[in-house]
Amino acid sequence: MSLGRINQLLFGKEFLNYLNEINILLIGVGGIGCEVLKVLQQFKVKSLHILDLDTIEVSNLNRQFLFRKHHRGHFKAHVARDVLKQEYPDMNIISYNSNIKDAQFGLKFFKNFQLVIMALDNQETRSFVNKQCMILNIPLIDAGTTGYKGQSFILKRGETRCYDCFPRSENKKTYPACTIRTLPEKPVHCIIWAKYLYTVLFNEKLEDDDDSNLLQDIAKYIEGENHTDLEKGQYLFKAIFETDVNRQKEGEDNQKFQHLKVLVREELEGKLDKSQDYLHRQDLKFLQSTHTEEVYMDIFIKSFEHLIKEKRQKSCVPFEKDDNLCMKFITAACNLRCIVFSIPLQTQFQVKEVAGNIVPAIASTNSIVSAIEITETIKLLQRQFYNNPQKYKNRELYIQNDIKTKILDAKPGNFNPNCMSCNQNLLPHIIYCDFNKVTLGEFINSELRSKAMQDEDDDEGNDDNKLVNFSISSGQFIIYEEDEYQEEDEQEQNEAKRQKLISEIFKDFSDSRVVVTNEDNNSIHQTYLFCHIENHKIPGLDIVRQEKNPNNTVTWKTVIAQSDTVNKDEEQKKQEEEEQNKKNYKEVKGDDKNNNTLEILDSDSEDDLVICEDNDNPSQGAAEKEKSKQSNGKQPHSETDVSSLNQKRKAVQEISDGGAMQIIDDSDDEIIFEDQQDNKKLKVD
Ligand SMILES: Nc1ncnc2c1ncn2[C@@H]1O[C@H](COP(=O)(O)OP(=O)(O)OP(=O)(O)O)[C@@H](O)[C@H]1O
Ligand SMILES: [Zn+2]
Repeated sequence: MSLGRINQLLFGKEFLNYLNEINILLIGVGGIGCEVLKVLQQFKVKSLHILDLDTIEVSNLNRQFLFRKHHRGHFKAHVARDVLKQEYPDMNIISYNSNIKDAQFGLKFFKNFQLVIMALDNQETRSFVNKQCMILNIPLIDAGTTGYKGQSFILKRGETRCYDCFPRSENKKTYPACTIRTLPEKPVHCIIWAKYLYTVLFNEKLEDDDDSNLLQDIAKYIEGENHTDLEKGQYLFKAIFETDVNRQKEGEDNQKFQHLKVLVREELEGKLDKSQDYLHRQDLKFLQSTHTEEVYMDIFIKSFEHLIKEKRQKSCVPFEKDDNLCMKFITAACNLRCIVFSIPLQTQFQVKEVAGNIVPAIASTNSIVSAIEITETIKLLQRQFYNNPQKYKNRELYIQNDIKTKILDAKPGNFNPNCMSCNQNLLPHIIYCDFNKVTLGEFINSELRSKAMQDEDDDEGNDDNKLVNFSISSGQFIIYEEDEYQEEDEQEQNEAKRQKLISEIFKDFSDSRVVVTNEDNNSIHQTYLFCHIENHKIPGLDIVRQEKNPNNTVTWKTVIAQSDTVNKDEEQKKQEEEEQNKKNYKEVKGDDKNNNTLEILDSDSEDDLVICEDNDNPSQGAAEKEKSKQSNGKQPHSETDVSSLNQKRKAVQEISDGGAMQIIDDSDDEIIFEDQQDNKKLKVD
């Protein structure tokens, strides 16, 4: 019996037809991703997009079975696509060799999918994907393993807690600073010390480390210009393993340090086999054995020479567990310290495991977790198709892959009420703009200031909403702060920050979500999510306000296309902006291609402000359009109106296109977008 027939018997023809209409995104084509792909290829989905930033390494081959030895060094996503395409030429599979956090994959990209599957290996990326899916209400499935443990969850806004709701366990082991710096007892203490030394030497400015005289002396020497890199490496070796050890042996507390071994470079040089290139040896025999002190001294000095050169070129050389030079330096530094303190030596493999926080991937745990993830995927799709939440309940599944594999099937845990990613009240306003054209100042002026002005006009004298003293932050970093009593130099600094492009601001922050806090009452004023659109047709900001309907689901009500900043002199622009703020338009009904009606009426409510922008004619500003609408009175059927209304409709539809949202109510006094997942039908007069 063919696989197609088996699937038909198992799932029914209608369900398989439903799959033909959906687009799925799989992020991560590693251990779990390969397994998930193996099953997904059986279902003829409309399109399957796969994405991974990495290339194939030999160590992947034991469990990432789509890859073979000759694929080494090639991009995972492209190889997976090619391998599957060879077997199933009809498959519509699109691959990306990219980081999902790249600007090109903002909400606009995510909107195309009805389901997102994560097969990743790090929390940061999971959290990023989670945020996108929560905003767009796209069902998300996650799976992951750590050694013999694993888990898989369905994450769906409003139904389960989201990835960011999960408490993060701080599993990191800590060691007393004096053990690491002064008197190590175990190899792990020396590995941590070596990693620390690497960081201060190649990753930071040395003089910033003010708690160590030794490092300050070293800094002065190696950042000076009178010595060659080789001499600097030799100086570093002497300072750490000779001078400082002697200092400890001769110090006040010298009893504890009598057993320490002093390493003298000149003596070790005499024992060294100079014909050998230890630094570049990468064979298993070398990596899996320990070596003599002269070999480690040689590697220490030579790797230092290379790394310090690289630092000069790149200004920093971050720790990278897969980089040979980095691991050679850390292994040598660790073992030289082990020799000084009579601690057993470590192979480069052992050092890499500890320094890189590596938990070995277990192929069988991967397979079990992938099988669960795919079962959950099918369950979720069936639930969407049959609309039966009772039959297909959401679970959190935890796996312990011991001699007897245990699966713990738990009810989804509670939402975190303060979760910024899925709490409906904290959902961000979305700002579409070209990061290379819009400045922070433009955002502050057009969004925050105009909002603050409205709040000041608040007749009820409600001071709480006024936004005079505020801060803008991304994660734990404060991007911008403003208060009415700022000193002149602070104001100047702020002015400089306001001139910065959004692209410059987010260069330093991985997350383009910002939180604006009202510092007067220490409450969150609003969260915003910046989405980069290259060559965005509308110059300036394009803001989508999210609002809730009575069912507490998000409706996408208002699109504001703002700030036609090009080709206009400032004065005129200001006037137009003022005019724009005075006018409120409300969309009620009108004509579109399908003879549905759309018209514009005045409205009292500030919230319902809707300004149409002609996407095809960026030089015509919003205010000009308002004027043209005014001159036409409230008659909606002039050519200009219909075209601009259609433009707006197009813009709005663009936001809802292909994603989880669609227009459901066009007949009332506002356009409402509702989630497909909530099963509301498209309803147009
Ligand atoms: N931000 C990201 N964008 C795209 N792909 C990512 C991102 N972060 C991680 N990945 C991919 O997720 C996959 C996770 O797979 P897996 O856990 O098997 O890791 P691996 O790197 O293949 O294995 P190992 O770490 O054991 O060598 C990797 O292929 C990795 O490249
Ligand atoms: Zn959450």
